[in-house]
Amino acid sequence: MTENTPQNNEPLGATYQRGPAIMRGSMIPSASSTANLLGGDDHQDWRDIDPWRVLRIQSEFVEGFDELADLGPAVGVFGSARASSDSDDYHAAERMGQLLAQRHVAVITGGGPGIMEAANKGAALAGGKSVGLGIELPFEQGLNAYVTLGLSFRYFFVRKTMFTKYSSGIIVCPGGFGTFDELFEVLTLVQTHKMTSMPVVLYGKNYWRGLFDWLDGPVRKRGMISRIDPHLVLLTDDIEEAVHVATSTIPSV
Ligand SMILES: C/C(=C\CNc1ncnc2c1ncn2[C@@H]1O[C@H](COP(=O)(O)O)[C@@H](O)[C@H]1O)CO
Repeated sequence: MTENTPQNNEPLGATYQRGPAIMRGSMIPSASSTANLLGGDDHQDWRDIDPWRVLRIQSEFVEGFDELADLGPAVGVFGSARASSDSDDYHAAERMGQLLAQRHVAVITGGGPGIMEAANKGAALAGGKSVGLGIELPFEQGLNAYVTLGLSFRYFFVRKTMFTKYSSGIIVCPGGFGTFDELFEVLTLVQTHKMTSMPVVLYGKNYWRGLFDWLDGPVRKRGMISRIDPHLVLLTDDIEEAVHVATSTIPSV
């Protein structure tokens, strides 16, 4: 079992989710389908053969585009799944969700716990649109209770397309690899002009300073990136400023 196993005290042990199905005990497969896709496993039934998977991937895109097409202006809030509900970061993300909702801007998160839950909570309790784009993970509990529009994806890359396509700006709170992935996805798409430039706010100066200085120092000096546009990436400890900048390209705000 992984450290993410939340249901250790359940009679049958942990619950494994795959699409609409849940499995327990001996019904839990030894490897997830996503792992098979990436791992090139030979022992698959027809539904796991790559050409058929394309249909499932396609359906995730279609459902995502369909559900989110009318969302209106939105900001993505990313950050640690592990932030506890009494942490400063959690309270900050909750306030961000609230401020965004008050500006009639939808909040988009990964729909999970920690910072995601906090931002969804702030938005939902302020009467705003609170979107959770969840990811099917083995032993995961599903979308947090503050999501008012939720979608679950099997594939990270489909889900990331939804984050970037429907967000007009992002606020990145302290987090780990998942958060880094989301931050660098946006920076890469902007740098390669695959996406219109959007404001990227790094909330938590102390936390992000080291990464920012490394990017703007050795990485830039070796010519690996161009200068980080200060109008594109902001480092701040000010929640109001974070929301103000993240929504700065939305005409109605
Ligand atoms: C590991 C734990 C929960 C995992 N549940 C997640 N649900 C939804 N989205 C997630 C989850 N974990 C990561 N993400 C995405 O990555 C970002 C956070 O990752 P980090 O590594 O914690 O920084 C977040 O923005 C999500 O989109 C604990 O119970």
